[in-house]
Parts: sequence; C-alpha cells; structure tokens
Amino acid sequence: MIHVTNLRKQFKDLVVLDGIDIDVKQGEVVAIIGPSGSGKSTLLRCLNLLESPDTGRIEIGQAALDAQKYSRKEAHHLRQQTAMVFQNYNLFKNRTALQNVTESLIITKKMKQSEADKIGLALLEQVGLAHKADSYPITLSGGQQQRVAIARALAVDPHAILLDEPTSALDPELVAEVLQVIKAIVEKRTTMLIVTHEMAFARQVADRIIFMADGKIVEQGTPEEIFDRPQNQRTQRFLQQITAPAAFIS
Ligand SMILES: Nc1ncnc2c1ncn2[C@@H]1O[C@H](COP(=O)(O)OP(=O)(O)OP(=O)(O)O)[C@@H](O)[C@H]1O
Repeated sequence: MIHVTNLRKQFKDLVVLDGIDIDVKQGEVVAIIGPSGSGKSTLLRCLNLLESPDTGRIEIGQAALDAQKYSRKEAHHLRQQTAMVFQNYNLFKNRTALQNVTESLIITKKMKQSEADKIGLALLEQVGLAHKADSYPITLSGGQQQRVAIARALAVDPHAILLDEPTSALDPELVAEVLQVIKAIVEKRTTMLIVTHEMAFARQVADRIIFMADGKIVEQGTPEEIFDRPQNQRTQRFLQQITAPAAFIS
C-alpha cells in the first residue's frame, strides 16, 4: 500500500504540491492525469525522494517517513520500496540490456552473476526482448529501451512501480508496444502509479484516476466516473480540451 498525507513541495516561490493525500491499495493501478505543470511528475519523484518533499508523511510498503525529519536509513528503506520508470528510459549506455536489468540485483541484492542473469533473462523474455539481451541501448529503438527499463524496474521486485509518462518520449508507432507490456504487468496486479497523457490507456488499465491541477488533487474516481461523469469544472475543461480537435484548443 501507499499512504501519503499532506505532502507539500515548493520550488522557490512556486508551490508545486499543495497538500497531497493519496491512498493506494496493494495491487491497485492508479493513473495520475492533469495539465502540464500541475505537479504530477514531482509527486512521483517525491515518493522515492528524487525530490525532497518539504512536509508530509509517506508510507510505502514496509517503509515510512516524515518529510521534515528522516534518517538516511529511513530514506534508503523508502527508496527500496519503489522502482521508477522514466520518460527517457535512463538506461546505462555502456551496459547491455541484460546488464541494465541485473545491475540492481548484483549491487543492491548482492546476487551471484549467474543467478542475476537467469532472472534478468526471464524478465527480458517477459517484455519480449530476450533476443536483445546482449545489445547496447544505442542499438535499440525507444520502445525497446523503455521495455528494458520496465524489466529493470521489475527486477528489484518493488512494492510499487512508479511510471512517469512512460510513452511520451516515443515515436507514435512505438507507443503501443510499451503500453502492451505495461498492460501485461497490470494483469499481474503489481501496485502502480502511472503519470500519463494517454487517456485511452488510463481508462483501460487503471482502477482509479486521479486528476491533479495546480499541485492539488481536484477529483478522483473510477475511469468511468472521471472520463464519463467528471464532477469538477476543471476536470471537465481539461478533458474537453484534450479531446477537442487541435484547432479548437485555446
Ligand atoms: N527541479 C525543479 N526546479 C524548479 N522548478 C521545477 C523543478 N521541477 C519541476 N518544477 C516546476 O514545477 C512545476 C510542476 O512540474 P511537474 O513536472 O511536476 O509537472 P507535471 O504535471 O508533471 O507536468 P508535465 O505534464 O508537463 O510533465 C512546473 O512548473 C515545473 O516547471
């Protein structure tokens, strides 16, 4: 489970997270949508302390910390509960696909090379890339690199996977293969928080949609509630704008 209370984050004068409360159950898939700059990525980055939240409490799996006062040990423990998939894959360029996946198993989990390779290959198989195990990222398409990044996230068997716009850097023809891989993970009931601009995908995979604007959660509900019967005017406006033909977007 993920339990976040009153999370706040400010960059200088800009309030980016303005008192966020979130509860995610074990196995639940939650999509976070909202306008550009509403704080969606910052929220994910605060959950694994890539950004330091100013105040608030974060509980994920077995770890918990108070943003105003935490030890290095608590931070390390919290980070271990999640794995992040970034927009730009963030693979090590000088390591093969397999080495990218097994890195954390060998370094963090102190696994033997042979054991790590076995798990790594099985994960690459799961994302349809076992045949690319020895390839370097530069030789892979964006879609393939993102699939390696997803295999890497799964490798540490995290309590939750945080996906930050996993398809937004991809050419349109490569989006479907990555969404397909994410859908397959969703079916295994891995807890996931996904920041996405892919509304059709969010509707298909998410148990719950959170709509954020100006650092706040404006509205949340099932995909049907949010996409078909949004209650808040901001949600309505946002959904109208993104579904309107480009020429009509103000
Ligand atoms: N490290 C930073 N330093 C200063 N400002 C930042 C930093 N990171 C994010 N911001 C600002 O915080 C605001 C929220 O950014 P964030 O990336 O969380 O929004 P978002 O909802 O994910 O947007 P998008 O959909 O465009 O990715 C933006 O105004 C952004 O410019």
